[in-house]
Amino acid sequence: MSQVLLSAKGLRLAFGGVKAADGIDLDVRHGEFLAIIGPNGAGKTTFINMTTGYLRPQAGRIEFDGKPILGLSPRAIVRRGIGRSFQLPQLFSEHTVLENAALAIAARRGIWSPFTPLLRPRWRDEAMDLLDRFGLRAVAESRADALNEGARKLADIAMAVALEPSLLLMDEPTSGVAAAEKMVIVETLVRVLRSTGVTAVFVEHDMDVVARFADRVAVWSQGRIAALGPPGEVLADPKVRREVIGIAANA
Ligand SMILES: Nc1ncnc2c1ncn2[C@@H]1O[C@H](COP(=O)(O)OP(=O)(O)OP(=O)(O)O)[C@@H](O)[C@H]1O
Repeated sequence: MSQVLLSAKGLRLAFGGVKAADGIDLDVRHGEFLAIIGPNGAGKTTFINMTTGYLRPQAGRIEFDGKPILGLSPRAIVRRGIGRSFQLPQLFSEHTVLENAALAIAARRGIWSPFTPLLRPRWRDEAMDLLDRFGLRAVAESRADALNEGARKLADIAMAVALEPSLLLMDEPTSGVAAAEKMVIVETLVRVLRSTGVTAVFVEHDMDVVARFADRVAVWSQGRIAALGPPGEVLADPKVRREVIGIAANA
């Protein structure tokens, strides 16, 4: 549990005068669920973008499973075992959820081409099994663009899980999801990820979700980590409550 899976040291990245990363040091431990909180513009997504190869820091290093990953393409990083879901789900909207899942499974094996039928029986079974784990069987035949926001978020994360990552980075998995639906979505998500032993880092603005599901919380502020620790401690810190939770609650 305490072994380090992802290690970021001294990450720096400025966009003009804006320091989106101003010396980020963070170790993510095997098997943990680490929440990232912080006000808008604090650099949370920038951290995810640097870790997944979408942005290159101007200084620092990132090691995954003991090996450097900076400079690798997003694709190569996925192959190393780091998955990602985005603030806006990246499903193929005109395809069914089942087809999306089959495509993700085929992509993992590197055997898909535009001429391959998407729903070979074996992929179909595997895709259905994946959707089942996420409670999405009932919407398997629905077009991705017909899903409600909660199901769309879950389906998007299911596609990332199809690639069998050992670390999954999720940017606001509950944003846009109706409050009543939120806990059910996160419970499902956490159950699937825990059962497969996936380590998770997720950006979250809902402090109830953070308090209930995170093992540790990292507080981002102006490109730095202002606090890091168990949710009970971090969320009770008066400075965090005033400067982060107050702002995040209104965001
Ligand atoms: N590609 C980019 N080009 C220019 N500026 C950028 C770029 N990406 C991020 N920024 C700036 O860097 C800062 C950090 O942005 P980032 O998206 O990482 O913040 P965040 O904490 O994820 O915010 P939010 O909660 O709103 O998603 C912001 O001021 C943002 O405008």
